[in-house]
Amino acid sequence: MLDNVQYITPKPLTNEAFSAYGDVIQASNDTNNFTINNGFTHRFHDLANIDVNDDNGRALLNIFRSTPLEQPIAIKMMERHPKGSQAFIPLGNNPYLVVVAPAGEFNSKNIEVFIANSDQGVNYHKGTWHHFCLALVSVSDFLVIDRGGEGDNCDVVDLDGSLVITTV
Ligand SMILES: NC(=O)N[C@@H](O)C(=O)O
Ligand code: NI
Repeated sequence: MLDNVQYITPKPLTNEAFSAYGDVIQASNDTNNFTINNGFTHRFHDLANIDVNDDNGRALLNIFRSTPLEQPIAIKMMERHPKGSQAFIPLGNNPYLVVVAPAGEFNSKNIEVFIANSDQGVNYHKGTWHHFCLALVSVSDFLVIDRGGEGDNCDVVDLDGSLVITTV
C-alpha cells in the first residue's frame, strides 16, 4: 500500500490549458472554417499540426477501441513519441481523460490531467509525454492519426502509482 498517494483532479480541456502539449481538435472553437460543396458542407479547416514525416515517416489512420480502467486510476506509466504527433478523436459520446506532461526531461511533478468531452479531440505534439488512451464510462472508439515508419517511436517511463486521478 503506497503511503504517499497524491490525488489529482481533472481540469476541463481548453485550447489555452492544453497549448503547451498540443492541439484541441474541436469544430466549435475553430476560427478557420468555411462553407464548401455549394453550401451543403461546412469545413473546419486545418485543426491540428499532424507532424509525422521525421525519418521518412508517414501518417497512419487507426481506430483504438479502449476499455475504461477501474477507478480511481493510478498513473503507472507515461510515454512519448519522439518522431511524431499523435491525435485522438472520439467516435462515440463518452468523455475521456487526457494525462500529459511537457516534452523534454520527464518530471512527474509536471503531470496535468484533463477531462475531455466527446466533441473534443486532442493532438499530442511530437515528444509530449502522455498516458495511453484513457476511456471513461464504457468501451470507446477513437480515430487515431500518428506516425508510421522506421525506428522506435515510443519512449516509456514507469511510475509508482502514487499519483491517483480522482474519480470522475
Ligand atoms: N501504443 C499505442 O499505439 N498507443 C499509445 O501511443 C497511446 O497513446 O495510446
Ligand atoms: Ni501514445
